[in-house]
Amino acid sequence: MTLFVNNLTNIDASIWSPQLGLMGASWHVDVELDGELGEDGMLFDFGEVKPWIKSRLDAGLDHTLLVPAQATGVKVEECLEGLHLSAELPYSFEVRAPRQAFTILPWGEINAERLGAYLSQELSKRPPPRVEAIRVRLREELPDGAIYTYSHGLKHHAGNCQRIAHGHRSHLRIWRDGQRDPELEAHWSRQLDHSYLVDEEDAINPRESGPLKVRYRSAQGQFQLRLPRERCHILPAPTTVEHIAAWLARQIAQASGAHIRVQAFEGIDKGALAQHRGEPSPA
Ligand SMILES: Nc1nc2c(c(=O)[nH]1)N=C([C@H](O)[C@H](O)COP(=O)(O)OP(=O)(O)OP(=O)(O)O)CN2
Repeated sequence: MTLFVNNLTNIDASIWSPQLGLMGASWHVDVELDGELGEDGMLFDFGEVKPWIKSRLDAGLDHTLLVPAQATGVKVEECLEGLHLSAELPYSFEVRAPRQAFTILPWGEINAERLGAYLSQELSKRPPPRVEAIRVRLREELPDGAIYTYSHGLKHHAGNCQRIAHGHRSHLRIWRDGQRDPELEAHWSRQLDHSYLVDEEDAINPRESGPLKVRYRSAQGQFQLRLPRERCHILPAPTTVEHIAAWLARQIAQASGAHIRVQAFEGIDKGALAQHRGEPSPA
């Protein structure tokens, strides 16, 4: 018998891509379980499947930086903080962070299909009673307008969002003077795509030229990251989705002189709304 649960949970992570650099990612998680029915007529109670799978994903690759250890130019070493990742292609990049902030994979590149197979194998190693095999599929949310990916870390977050390079794939909706504006959405999604968002308080050298260095200490340990400045947007506050929405609404309103409302998503199906009224340009 096979049991399925679609959209069981979501995974949010960042990927190091030898082609595109640091990318945020969000996936729906669908699962199938094979096995024998028990006396209760069930393979595995739906009420138990969800927490069983979710707790393992949360303790695994969710909110980590996924690293293809066999990609050209990628080096992973132990360091005082935990692990030191450095990469040279497509740009020079470095992260030092506690080991739990990374998922190191013995591959040349990472994609959703491979990750699904990897998770299926990991979860099937110690399955619950009567379950013989578990299959996991990671699925991107279908686009409904403009989408961008970003990475960040929230040092004040009590959970895994404190990790310096986890990310999201998110919709962005913008209203200009009460009307949806797909051109503004496309423009700002392009500006933000594959970016790193940083709280200016965590940037070591915000006003210098050259790569941006970011450092903070949080409950899980010491985090440090370096990447090209042109890949970064520096916000005057922690990069929560509330602050991202407010920062975007203010910038777009100031540039356009219009009343701007922004709906910023953090991954799938959740986010924040903010609005700002721009000053009309003098006649
Ligand atoms: N009000 C806010 N809460 C949280 C924010 C935020 O910006 N505003 N941000 C985060 C983290 O960045 C995190 O990446 C969000 O992850 P999420 O998948 O929501 O994690 P959860 O454990 O909360 O949810 P799941 O049920 O595991 O999907 C956290 N909170």
